[in-house]
Amino acid sequence: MTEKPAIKVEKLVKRFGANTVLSGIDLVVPRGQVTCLIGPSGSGKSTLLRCIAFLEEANEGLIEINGEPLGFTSGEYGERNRLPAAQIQKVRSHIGMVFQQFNLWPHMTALGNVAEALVTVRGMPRKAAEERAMAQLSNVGLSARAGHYPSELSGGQQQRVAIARALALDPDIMLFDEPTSSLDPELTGEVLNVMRELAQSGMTMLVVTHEIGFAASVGSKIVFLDHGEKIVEGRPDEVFGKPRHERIDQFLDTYLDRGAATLL
Ligand SMILES: Nc1ncnc2c1ncn2[C@@H]1O[C@H](COP(=O)(O)OP(=O)(O)OP(=O)(O)O)[C@@H](O)[C@H]1O
Repeated sequence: MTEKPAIKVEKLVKRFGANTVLSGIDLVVPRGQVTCLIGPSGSGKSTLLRCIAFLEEANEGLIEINGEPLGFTSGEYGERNRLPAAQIQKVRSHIGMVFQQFNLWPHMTALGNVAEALVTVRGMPRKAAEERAMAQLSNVGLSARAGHYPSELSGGQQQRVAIARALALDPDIMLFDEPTSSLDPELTGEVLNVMRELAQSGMTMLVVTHEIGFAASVGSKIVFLDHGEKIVEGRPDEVFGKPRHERIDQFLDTYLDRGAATLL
């Protein structure tokens, strides 16, 4: 029997009022690999990620997480596939998410931020939570900063705390929504390095990014969205190599980043 993918999305439709933002997306995220979602601003990348994490509810289509179908309210799959909220919550607990804005609690130290998630979400006793939090901070190279507040940390360090916080909850899928967009180039590099190591450890990752160099070197699969549609999908060499899809060419002209210049 073939292994179920970590994430499977079929014919996903998301509308905001009259605006159809995702018009029937199919996506498979294989286990233990990095899938990168790229595309112009407003193409629907974040919305797709947020639908997969159930931060937004899609209008139609199907999402499966680890083979568990989480259905939607209308369309071909119908109401019958919709799971009760508690079960959705259970499936969601396998997913860790990191956002563009780090979303740390400002009144808590780095250690406090990571430990608090374990206490509130997992019900772990504070002492055990702090031990685990310390180990996670060490994994992202921040043990020396554990006692610092977010305002005392660089943006790159804050994002690494946010990654440690997500990883502390022991997810088997990590979603990243433009995790380096608000960082300058040097700090971007340190966050991408942490993500690269996570990828090497075999974590299943779905990453929305404008860092084409990262996508090309770490991604197993690149998915290019434009105007809410999947235009191209394939290995980095297929998507970025020549001859290239015309819309990829246009996109690269606009978004080509430092890493990409040497890679492509
Ligand atoms: N909560 C919302 N309400 C209404 N429209 C929304 C909402 N969220 C997103 N949109 C619209 O959906 C479209 C896709 O937005 P989305 O953020 O998914 O794009 P994106 O590809 O991630 O863009 P970027 O690279 O700029 O982050 C945009 O037109 C946006 O204005």
